[in-house]
Amino acid sequence: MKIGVLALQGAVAEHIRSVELAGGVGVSVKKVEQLNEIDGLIIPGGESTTIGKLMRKYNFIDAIRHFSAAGKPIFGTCAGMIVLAERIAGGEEPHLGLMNMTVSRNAFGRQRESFETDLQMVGIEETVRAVFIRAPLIQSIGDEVTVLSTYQDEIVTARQGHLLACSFHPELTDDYRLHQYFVQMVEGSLQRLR
Ligand SMILES: NC(=O)CC[C@H](N)C(=O)O
Repeated sequence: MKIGVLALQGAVAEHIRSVELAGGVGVSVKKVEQLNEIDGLIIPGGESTTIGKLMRKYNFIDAIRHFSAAGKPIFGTCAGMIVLAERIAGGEEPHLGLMNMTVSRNAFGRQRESFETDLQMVGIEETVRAVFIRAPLIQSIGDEVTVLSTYQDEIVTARQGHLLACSFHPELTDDYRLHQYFVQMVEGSLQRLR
């Protein structure tokens, strides 16, 4: 099973490493044609405005929407979560607009630019180590979205069918269980699509 990591900006190598620890094969995706060769896609953290611009420039917007419409799983982390959202607080133009949620950028305050914590996660037995860096949060969700974890009552991980999003950087620790969760989503989708 091949999982692509969108390699326009952000921590690509770290995501590939986590995918491989979780039992998948990780590939760096730089061209839209590569979407045909992968079973799931990770959109990494970085800066969502920049990632959005590069996605437009290299024709990834429609290509990833098609990928999603085919039922193939997508995992957006941090800026990648913002890119997945249907709505961005403050009225900024959405990018992929695939997940029924409103996200708020840089939502944890300046004095807490980055921090680490342990999160309880639905579907994962023990707490998951999470690194937050200028992280967004999920302000509101539609009925089809399930909350998987919260931090101080704010939603920081959610799932909508084949779409997964988290506010933090799961690729920056040795804890690869959220990647494992995604690998299982991809396995499930392969069984359905077979
Ligand atoms: N670590 C990150 O991905 C930060 C996201 C960034 N603050 C944004 O708004 O796009």
